[in-house]
Amino acid sequence: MEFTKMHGCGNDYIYVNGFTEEVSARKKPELVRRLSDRHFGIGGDGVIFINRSSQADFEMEMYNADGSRAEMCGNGIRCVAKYVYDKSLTDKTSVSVISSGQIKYLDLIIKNVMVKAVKVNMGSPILKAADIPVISENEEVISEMIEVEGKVYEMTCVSMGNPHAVVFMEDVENLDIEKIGPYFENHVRFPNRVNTEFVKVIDRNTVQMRVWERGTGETLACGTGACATVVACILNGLTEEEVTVKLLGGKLHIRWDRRENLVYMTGPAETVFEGEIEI
Ligand SMILES: N[C@H](CCC[C@H](N)C(=O)O)C(=O)O
Repeated sequence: MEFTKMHGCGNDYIYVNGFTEEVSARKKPELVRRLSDRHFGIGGDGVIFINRSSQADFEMEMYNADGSRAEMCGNGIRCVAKYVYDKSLTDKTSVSVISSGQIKYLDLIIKNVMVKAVKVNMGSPILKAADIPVISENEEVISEMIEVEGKVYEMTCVSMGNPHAVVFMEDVENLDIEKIGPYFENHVRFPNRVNTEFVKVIDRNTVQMRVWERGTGETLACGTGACATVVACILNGLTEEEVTVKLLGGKLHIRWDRRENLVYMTGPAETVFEGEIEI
């Protein structure tokens, strides 16, 4: 099987061309676990298959490193756009990509005939998703307390298609995320598990964020997590509508247009290497 290793802000996935590579759905979770392993496989935060779609230009089928599916992936979708353009699967500079039934629209930023960065319309945040039943702006309940391992944290839950718990704190640098992350991920509050963002507000246009991803663990960046974080910051009156999110692997620029109620994410997409692996 041929593959391409790509990343957005260090959030790295293995990309597989579903037009040419055939893998049965039944075998995918096990294959994903094997390929994602950083010692026994290629290594990555998960695997993304790029497929044909009748509703959008392309379909993105995303898997976490543990073989579970995710509905959406912000860093991944930018890399999908780079993949299809750089490999001439399209010559359009605006493309649509569907993932778990949700279509996103992407504008490619091109330099020397290659995609350098991508601006994505990530759609509207969902403040009352089925698995995140708490917040409602109208009812002004935007944050809630959660007890994790005997400590109480303040969090705001936002879905960007996939679920996020945004936890505000002063010291994200020294946080023992390997220890606390799994407790949030598997908390009874989240029957479908959750992605958790630990956030420090630096100023009205800048925040620092670390993430513990559902199904993968700590990653260097999370695009949907950065979007959810900015929505949570704005709802809590902590930032303006345009925010730079500083992550371990780089920066993402997020804007929540309140009038349109749409979240825009702009960030890099990079190819690292390509290869072939026996499956
Ligand atoms: N890293 C991804 C999100 C993966 C989310 C996944 N871990 C989930 O189970 O929802 C991003 O850039 O948006």
